[in-house]
Amino acid sequence: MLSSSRKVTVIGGGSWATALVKILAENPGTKVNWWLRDKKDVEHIKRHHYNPSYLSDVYINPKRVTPYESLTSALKGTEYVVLAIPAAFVKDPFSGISGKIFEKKQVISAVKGLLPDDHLLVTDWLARDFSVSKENLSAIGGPCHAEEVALGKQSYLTIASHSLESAAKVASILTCRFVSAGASDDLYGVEYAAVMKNIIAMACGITHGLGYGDNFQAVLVSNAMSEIEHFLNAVDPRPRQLSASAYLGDLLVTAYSQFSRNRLFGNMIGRGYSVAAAQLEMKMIAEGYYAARSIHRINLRHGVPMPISEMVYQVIYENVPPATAVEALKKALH
Ligand SMILES: NC(=O)c1ccc[n+]([C@@H]2O[C@H](COP(=O)([O-])OP(=O)(O)OC[C@H]3O[C@@H](n4cnc5c(N)ncnc54)[C@H](O)[C@@H]3O)[C@@H](O)[C@H]2O)c1
Ligand SMILES: O=P(O)(O)OC[C@H](O)CO
Repeated sequence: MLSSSRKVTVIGGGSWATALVKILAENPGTKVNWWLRDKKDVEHIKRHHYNPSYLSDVYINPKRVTPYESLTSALKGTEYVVLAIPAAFVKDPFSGISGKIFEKKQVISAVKGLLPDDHLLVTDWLARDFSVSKENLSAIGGPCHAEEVALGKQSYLTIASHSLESAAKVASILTCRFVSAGASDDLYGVEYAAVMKNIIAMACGITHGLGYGDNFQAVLVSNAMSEIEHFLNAVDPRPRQLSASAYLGDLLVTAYSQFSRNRLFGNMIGRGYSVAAAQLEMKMIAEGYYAARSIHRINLRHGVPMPISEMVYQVIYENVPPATAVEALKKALH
């Protein structure tokens, strides 16, 4: 935990943004500027100290957290900026805003998705469109559901950056009495693994919804780990220990947790919902929906055999009935 003071801006009004605000505000030396898209939410938090839309039991300490509806005001004078908006919408708050907005700031992506139009990692987009330097870029990984943060349950995060020093600095602001944050220099590996585990969790949901049991899911998840390994080796080859919690741990929590949006989304598809009906039913965003298409596109360049991710792609984007797609997948598992 840090003792000196610092200012952090959190951008996003969903469950993960709310959980990150709670974590950051645990440290007495941290002042949080919190930007939310919805003006009504900003007003409600100012008046009642709770986010009415997500994790509405989490107390927002007004001595440490100031909600904003103006993005430029929220960014004024801060050293750290955390982006916690689903990848499909992460560009929206910045349209028409100067490319210098992040100058001299550490920019941290809490997003576990790819920009769906560009098939880009969020940190690559920040480098491309805002010229954020490698040392000022990092991403938050690790198995961590916002709902458990809300309950103050012990959790572990991994902060990844091309610069281990920057990762360690960011990890220190995200460490608190119930969160332990470590540092990694495998930025791409941690980001891509976080994107892929969402697709795999959808596969777990689909098969569970179809009536497959724990025996099948264990095989699915084991095979998924090899799929992730082969994909990472193709897009960013380097030594990495995939049993670390930022890779295997995040896959496991998303594949098995009652809180997983991606698993729930897949489960509805497996039970016979159409994609549109499942989206309507969910109040939250399942990143795997967009990621399945982006990973499919990226893999057209690499040709890595990825039968599980491909099964999800076929079901979501090619209208293949889930039972047919899983029947075909069974032959590829071992
Ligand atoms: N929730 C978690 O436990 C968790 C944990 C780790 C990482 N993440 C990642 O954090 C990111 C944010 O996810 P979340 O869980 O906070 O999302 P959420 O589903 O809880 O909230 C949705 C957010 O998207 C915004 N939104 C919805 N539709 C929009 C639109 N049309 N335009 C602009 N914004 C829109 C909402 O305002 C809200 O801020 C995702 O990449 C997710 O994978 C989430
Ligand atoms: O609820 P999910 O499926 O979006 O997963 C949330 C987190 O990424 C788990 O670490």
